[in-house]
Amino acid sequence: GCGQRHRRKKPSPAAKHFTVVDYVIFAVLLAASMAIGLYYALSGGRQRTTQEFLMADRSMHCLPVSLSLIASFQSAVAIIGVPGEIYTHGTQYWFIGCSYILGLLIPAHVFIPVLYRLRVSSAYQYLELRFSKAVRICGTLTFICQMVIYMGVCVYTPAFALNAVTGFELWGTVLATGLVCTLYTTMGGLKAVIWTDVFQTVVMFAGQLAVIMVGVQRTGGVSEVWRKVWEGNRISGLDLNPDPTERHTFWTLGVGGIFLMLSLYGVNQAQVQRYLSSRTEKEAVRSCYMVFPSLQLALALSCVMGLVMFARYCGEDPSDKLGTSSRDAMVIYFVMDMLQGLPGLPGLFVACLFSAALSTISSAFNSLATVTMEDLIKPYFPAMSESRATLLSKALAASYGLLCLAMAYLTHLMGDSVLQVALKIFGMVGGPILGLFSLGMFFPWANSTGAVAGLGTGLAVAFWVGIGSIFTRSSGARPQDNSVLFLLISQVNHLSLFFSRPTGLKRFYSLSYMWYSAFNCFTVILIGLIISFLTGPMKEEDVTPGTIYPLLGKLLCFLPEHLKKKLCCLSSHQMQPAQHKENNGLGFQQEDGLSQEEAESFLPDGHTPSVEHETTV
Ligand SMILES: CC(C)(CO)[C@@H](O)C(=O)NCCC(=O)O
Ligand code: NA
Repeated sequence: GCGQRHRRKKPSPAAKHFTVVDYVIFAVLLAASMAIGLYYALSGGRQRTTQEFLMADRSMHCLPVSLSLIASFQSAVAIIGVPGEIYTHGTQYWFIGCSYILGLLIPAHVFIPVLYRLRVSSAYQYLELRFSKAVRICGTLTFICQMVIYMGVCVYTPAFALNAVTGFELWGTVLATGLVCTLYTTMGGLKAVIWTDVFQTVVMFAGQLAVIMVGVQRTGGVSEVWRKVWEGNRISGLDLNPDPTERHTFWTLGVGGIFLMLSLYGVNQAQVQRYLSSRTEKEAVRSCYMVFPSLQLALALSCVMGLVMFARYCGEDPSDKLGTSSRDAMVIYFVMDMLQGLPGLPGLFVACLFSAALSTISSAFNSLATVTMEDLIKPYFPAMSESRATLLSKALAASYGLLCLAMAYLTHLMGDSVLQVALKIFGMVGGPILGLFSLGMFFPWANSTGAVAGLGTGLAVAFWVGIGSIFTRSSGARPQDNSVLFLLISQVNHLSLFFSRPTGLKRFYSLSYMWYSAFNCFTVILIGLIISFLTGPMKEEDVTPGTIYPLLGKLLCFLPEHLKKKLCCLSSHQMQPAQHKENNGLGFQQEDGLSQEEAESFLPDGHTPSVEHETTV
């Protein structure tokens, strides 16, 4: 059972784990990625227009798009970080899977329709259509910060973990990842990024599956693994503790997680760009639906890996083995330990880590090049020739590659669990961006002053709490008991604790990081609305058609018509889709219109499309 401790000598260097086959497998991954990049550099339109380089000619099918969507934010951080989390704190984190339902349905039916129908190239173009140029630039700059910091974590994680246990040269690995990725992204554009994502996602799943199968076999089978994790209290029951400072509960993961998912899958340029590269809107929605099973699979694989790891080491502290207290390094140690003596498998797992990292970094490069081009350069140099713009986009993708190497060094200096660092970044910077888009889409009264003030306040509060939390110790894991009686008693217990805990700033700082997205999103909306009402709310007729999602109308669709009209301050003017506009004001032609049926589905019940025709034509 868990009594005996596995003491092992210091891990041997890479040479011992790695056979020729392993190096070959790893080299094949890099070579195949480069080959895909080269293929798209030389085929099709040969990447000579920004439409092809950044939008994949808007011709993609849903299957590659969906695999690419899950690859964007599933990096080595999740592959290493989630097993480490499960090993230390139990399976509570798995409940984040509940948030995927609404976290994908809302993007599919709210954000995709609005953004796809406006035919934008960058998600931030929406902000100019809805508010003003200033808001667009603020949004773009915020996004650039988010992705650059996140990329640093992504490049650093696999390099750090491999270095800790196999002796792979740390900065050499960082440099190789960054360079390979920069090369194929720059050569092949979004098509190469999406198709390498598909290939890399498959490698990622294969690597995780291999570790789990070998691990289960070597720890004595499924029932033995189950017995050990059960005895070790690692199977967590549903924790319904309402305390928002509790790190992981059903509420922080299942509800807070929805906002995290919305900020990633709803408004993040990396994902929006994939929706927009789909050949039709239906295809984009379908790809979003197809993310659900793959994301659940990815989550399940990494959670099960954590459980198998627990069954192997029974909660031992890794520091006595590794000379580092990092759980992340321990996951790699476990994998190399499991796969020892099985030529090819260590190589497959390293390929899995790098696939996960490369697919994320390439999405980040391409989306960063896109927003810099579309939002910061093109509007000010309208006369730039297409070939020059494409060349510049490539130069941008390459220079972001170099910048991300610098950011990897910053992550090196931070030293928290990488999963928590990544999710904190999503919450602190992605949350306010989600708030900005929500303010625009759901609140027709919000004006541009309110939006800028809201975003500024949101970011300030986010960093205040985020940085404050570093200095406040968060509560660790507590033992789990799954009986109903225990659950009831603990609920009462939690509530009394909730009201007797220290209040003020310290409580504020210890807000669970899983609430960051939601909290920061609401700060932006609240401040945005207050400032908008103070400075004069936007008039209905000034709002660009198609930029508002008739949320109130949709939510109140069960009410009788006259009541709805009273409650819902929207006129039909704001609820129309943008399909009749010839030009969205930014030089992008509206290509194909929507069918009557699609247009009607976008309107709240009771608003006949004939009204829309009168106001638009
Ligand atoms: C984005 C989620 C939360 C979706 O489950 C997951 O992929 C995750 O935890 N990602 C961590 C960041 C990363 O893997 O780079
Ligand atoms: Na990835």
